[in-house]
Amino acid sequence: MLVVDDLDAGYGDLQVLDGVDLTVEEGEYVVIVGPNGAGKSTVMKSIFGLTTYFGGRIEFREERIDGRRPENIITYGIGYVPQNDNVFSSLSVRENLEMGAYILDEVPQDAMDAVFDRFPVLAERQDQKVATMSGGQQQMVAMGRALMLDPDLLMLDEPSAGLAPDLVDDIFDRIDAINDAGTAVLIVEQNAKEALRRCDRGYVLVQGANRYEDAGDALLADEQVRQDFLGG
Ligand SMILES: Nc1ncnc2c1ncn2[C@@H]1O[C@H](COP(=O)(O)OP(=O)(O)OP(=O)(O)O)[C@@H](O)[C@H]1O
Repeated sequence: MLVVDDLDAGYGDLQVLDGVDLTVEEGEYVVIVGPNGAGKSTVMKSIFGLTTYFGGRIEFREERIDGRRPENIITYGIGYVPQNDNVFSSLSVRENLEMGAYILDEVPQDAMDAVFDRFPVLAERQDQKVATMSGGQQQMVAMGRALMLDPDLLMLDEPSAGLAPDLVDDIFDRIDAINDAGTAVLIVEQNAKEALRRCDRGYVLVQGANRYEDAGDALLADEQVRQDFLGG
């Protein structure tokens, strides 16, 4: 579905990624882990057209998407939830969800209903300003907004960041449910063990390059990966 091949990318003149390879199959759940500053978010931003592209290839369903702009990339069925600034905090829940469908002439009510079914608390609080909601609820708004166009691939950058431990499990369960319903998922996570436990396949990225790639279980079982990247 998604093929990232030998990608070099960064910001302005600064090259951060050096020959990154990554694939996501239809319906797959793929995780990128690695130390701070490894370039994990940069991979995701590059797929979404938000970095400077130096070379390589990004294809979605065999069509080149590198060099395209985000508003074009969402039309391919790719949703993206950045780590920060991922909601319009002065707007209500409903308005945030409507923003998720801004490229359409009309807000799709069926998509809105599907988001409310998936996150009932958002239905209950649809008129509430997002700024007044908890971190976990704001993350649901951000995910709901990205689901408004019913993407085939949902990219989430550190969805569990800053959440209390019981909410971390809840967010991971919700991601599982989205994936179980057929949406391919690509996530970047600091909570590496939990993400690797839940995913199909994972990548360990270090200094802008692939270091390891394997099934989530296999990475968790790899002694070197455990020692170097998973805290033993
Ligand atoms: N907007 C930007 N402009 C310039 N440099 C940036 C920008 N965003 C990130 N970088 C640099 O790119 C490198 C990779 O950053 P990135 O955020 O992709 O890493 P990461 O693996 O996601 O890290 P973390 O786990 O800390 O979020 C870092 O050296 C960072 O300082």
